[in-house]
Amino acid sequence: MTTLKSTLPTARKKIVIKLGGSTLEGLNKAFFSNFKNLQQEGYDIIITHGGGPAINKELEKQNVSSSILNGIRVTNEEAINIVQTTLIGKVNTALVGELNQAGITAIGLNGFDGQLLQSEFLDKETYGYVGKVTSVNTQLINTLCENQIVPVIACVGATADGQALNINGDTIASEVALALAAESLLLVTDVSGIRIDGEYKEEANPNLINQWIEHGHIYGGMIPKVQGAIQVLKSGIPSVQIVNDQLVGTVIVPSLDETLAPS
Ligand SMILES: Nc1ncnc2c1ncn2[C@@H]1O[C@H](COP(=O)(O)OP(=O)(O)O)[C@@H](O)[C@H]1O
Ligand SMILES: CC(=O)N[C@@H](CCC(=O)OP(=O)(O)O)C(=O)O
Repeated sequence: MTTLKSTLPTARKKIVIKLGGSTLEGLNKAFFSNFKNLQQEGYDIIITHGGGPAINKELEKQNVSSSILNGIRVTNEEAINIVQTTLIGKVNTALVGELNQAGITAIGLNGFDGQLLQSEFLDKETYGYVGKVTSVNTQLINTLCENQIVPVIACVGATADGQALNINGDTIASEVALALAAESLLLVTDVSGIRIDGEYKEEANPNLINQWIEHGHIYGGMIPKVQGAIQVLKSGIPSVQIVNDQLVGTVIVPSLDETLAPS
């Protein structure tokens, strides 16, 4: 007998996977087969990516200077044009091409497409053309996922009047995971998680992470990763990990006092 419950569509669980620019050149079919396995296990996959090294190369080629502050690139008017064309025109298309070749139906997107990542300036005086996400078009992502198409999202936001803004890839990944209420966020990078005093940590929590940032043990590009991870974890997304391309790394878990805190 068919019950009402069994005829209702059940939303598939979603995993947001961020591929750091530092990893992109080394990824291969064996790595992408992880995605196929997850899909076969019933998960929807949403990919977001960075492209820091490719941006650096292009800025250098064109003699445009930029600096990094708290892991965020201070982006002037010349730099935002280079960021936009590099991430969307080069990095995103190359990644989508590789995924399609690996047998994963993927489509490239950025903040402009279907108003996917509506954004505002983060702090124009300090960071220039850097954005913060104000809304994510989850309907667009869900529609693609329902049709077994993997969205591959470049970290470029768009303001209401059509200005492109540079947004750190880790921040975009966290915002997308939050908006979708994803099951899991995986930040894939070039190190096996958080390393403190020469030792990779299998587990970390927000209290420890804040101390490590304060003491300078976590710096640069690791800062937006852990900050995004903490935000995602606090909103109740059960699994957040910072891993290498073998998917080995650090699991971020709630701090003890948060686990004990009355809800
Ligand atoms: N405590 C830490 N543990 C591991 N890596 C760290 C730490 N603090 C800073 N990092 C740096 O963060 C880098 C990863 O960030 P980033 O270069 O932005 O990578 P991605 O391109 O994957 O986002 C590492 O290669 C390392 O140099
Ligand atoms: C604002 C900001 O910092 N934007 C980043 C976007 C690319 C990125 O995040 O690349 P990774 O994932 O390789 O670090 C940048 O300009 O480098």
